Amino acid sequence: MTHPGLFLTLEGIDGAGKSSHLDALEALFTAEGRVVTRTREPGGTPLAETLRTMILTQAMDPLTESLLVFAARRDHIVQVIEPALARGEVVLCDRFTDATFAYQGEGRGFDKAVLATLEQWAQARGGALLQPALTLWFDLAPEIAAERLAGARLPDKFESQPVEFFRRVARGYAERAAAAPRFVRIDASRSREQVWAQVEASLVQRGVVGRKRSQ
Ligand SMILES: Nc1ncnc2c1ncn2[C@@H]1O[C@H](COP(=O)(O)OP(=O)(O)OP(=O)(O)O)[C@@H](O)[C@H]1O
Ligand SMILES: Cc1cn([C@H]2C[C@H](O)[C@@H](COP(=O)(O)O)O2)c(=O)[nH]c1=O
Repeated sequence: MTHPGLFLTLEGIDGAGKSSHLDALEALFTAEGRVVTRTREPGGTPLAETLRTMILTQAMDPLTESLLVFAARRDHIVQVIEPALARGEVVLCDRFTDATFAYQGEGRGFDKAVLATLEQWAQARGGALLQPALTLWFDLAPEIAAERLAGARLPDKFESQPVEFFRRVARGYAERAAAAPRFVRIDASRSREQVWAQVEASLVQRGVVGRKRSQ
């Protein structure tokens, strides 16, 4: 049986806990017989991973940062995302354009109209715009995220930002979520098990995976 492709993204501030559920998400779709392409942004292709290293390690002005993020995204879309969707696969992507509006738009205070123009250029798909079908937004207070990240790993350029930066990023996500029905808010303050239960339930509720046997 063939399926239409499904583009699913995970979003949230650094340390919100989204990557902790990627293995289980992949396993959930695989168990349903779906082929999963698991990827991330910035990154997902050799060129985009090179750009990722620059974006995450070098100081730059917000326009330069935005241009590099969208350059990486364009390559990722052309090389990985579009072909996988055309093959009917599930594309499981750790961050996408919502992160740009949250981090560069709200976090850096960069002009969202310019971001929207870059989005049109990078994500044009026929007459429409390539967008995720579903976005799992892991919502967590910046103070808790910072506590979780402390000691977990060496902070990168973004993770080293003050908590006020992440308050703006979180506000950016909340604004995006309020404007797009594809967003599902996950209360990421709960235990890993409780967070996973919300993720699984939301996928069942949206009809992207079958009902759980225990229900
Ligand atoms: N529900 C949870 N409760 C407590 N700690 C958690 C929970 N989920 C994840 N963590 C821990 O919090 C830290 C950040 O988790 P994770 O790497 O999944 O976040 P992330 O959203 O992917 O972050 P980033 O975007 O910065 O990579 C890890 O040390 C992880 O083990
Ligand atoms: C896609 C995207 C990402 N970022 C930032 C957000 C994170 O701090 C890093 C990626 O690190 P992760 O551990 O893989 O989450 O990049 C951004 O600023 N703008 C974007 O568009």
